[in-house]
Amino acid sequence: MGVIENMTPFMTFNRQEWAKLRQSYPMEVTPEEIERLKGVNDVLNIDEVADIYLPMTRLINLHAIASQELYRSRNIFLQKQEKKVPYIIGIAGSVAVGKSTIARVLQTLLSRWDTDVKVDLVTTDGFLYPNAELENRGIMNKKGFPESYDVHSLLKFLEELKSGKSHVEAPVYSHLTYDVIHDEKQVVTEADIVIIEGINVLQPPKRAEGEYDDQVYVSDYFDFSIFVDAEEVNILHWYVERFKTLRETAFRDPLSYFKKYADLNDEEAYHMAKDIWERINRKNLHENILPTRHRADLILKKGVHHLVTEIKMRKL
Ligand SMILES: Nc1ncnc2c1ncn2[C@@H]1O[C@H](COP(=O)(O)OP(=O)(O)O)[C@@H](O)[C@H]1O
Ligand SMILES: CC(C)(COP(=O)(O)O)[C@@H](O)C(=O)NCCC(=O)O
Repeated sequence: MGVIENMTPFMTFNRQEWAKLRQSYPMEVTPEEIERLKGVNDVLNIDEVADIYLPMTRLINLHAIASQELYRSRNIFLQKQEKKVPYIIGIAGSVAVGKSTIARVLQTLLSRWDTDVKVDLVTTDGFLYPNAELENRGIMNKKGFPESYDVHSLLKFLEELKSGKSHVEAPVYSHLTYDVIHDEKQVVTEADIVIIEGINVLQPPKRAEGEYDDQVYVSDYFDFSIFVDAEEVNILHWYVERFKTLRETAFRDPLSYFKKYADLNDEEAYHMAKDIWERINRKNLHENILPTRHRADLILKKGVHHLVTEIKMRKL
């Protein structure tokens, strides 16, 4: 292989190499953290949290400290008054790859490195167009595709956060009603860290053919970004399993958009989930999500049982 073929902006760690980094700092998961993490996902493997996610949050914490220092020095140089501006972490990856679980684990663990750290979590689902608008545009079967998001509002939200505005509002999505909740907002105030989780967070802006790319990317506002990666066969399995669990829980709610699926048997549920996966989420994964993987600062690859098999980290 020639020099160019060998070039990569990433360092690669297998899980053993990564877990060893835990020895650099005394890192144990406390019983209180285990309790809080059980609230995130009661099947989470606590050894996995200790081996993989603790070192990862320490690394992000070091990065955040350095970036605050840089922010301070830059403000002194520019003779600007310092404002409280959050450190922003983006988490991307396929539908059902485990983004929201990882986001909530990071939210819990990032608070441990300093006292009084406020970590807020915002998902980009809230920035989807409401179903009525998707219907209007004829793209109800494209939910999650780039054109289904109000990217302008998402960029405005990030701009407000990074400008140090003390009260910033994000729209909220309900997985129960499968729609944006029109009269509910999530307020982000005085956060030290904001995690932005969603399939679209590393995507480039839409542009007309031949147009020069001088637009703002969502990721321009990120201080650190993570792509959660896995083989499609595993993601499909997790998607189907989540669908089956929801059939026994959320789909039974009369408000559920999917209540018609509550009485499907296992086989019918499998075929229904697989059909939605293939028509919508699989297509989106290949066309719009996987191509953004190499824009991340860190690529976390998971294998069976959600265990991390490899971590790629951008060389500085
Ligand atoms: N680390 C993990 N351990 C066990 N189960 C997990 C883990 N991460 C995700 N899951 C399960 O996989 C499914 C998809 O995860 P979720 O976080 O909802 O994905 P996403 O936010 O990417 O759509 C859910 O059923 C979730 O409970
Ligand atoms: C709203 C979503 C695009 C968001 O995905 P997430 O960020 O939760 O992984 C997705 O859950 C979705 O609804 N996809 C459309 C097809 C489906 O119902 O799975």
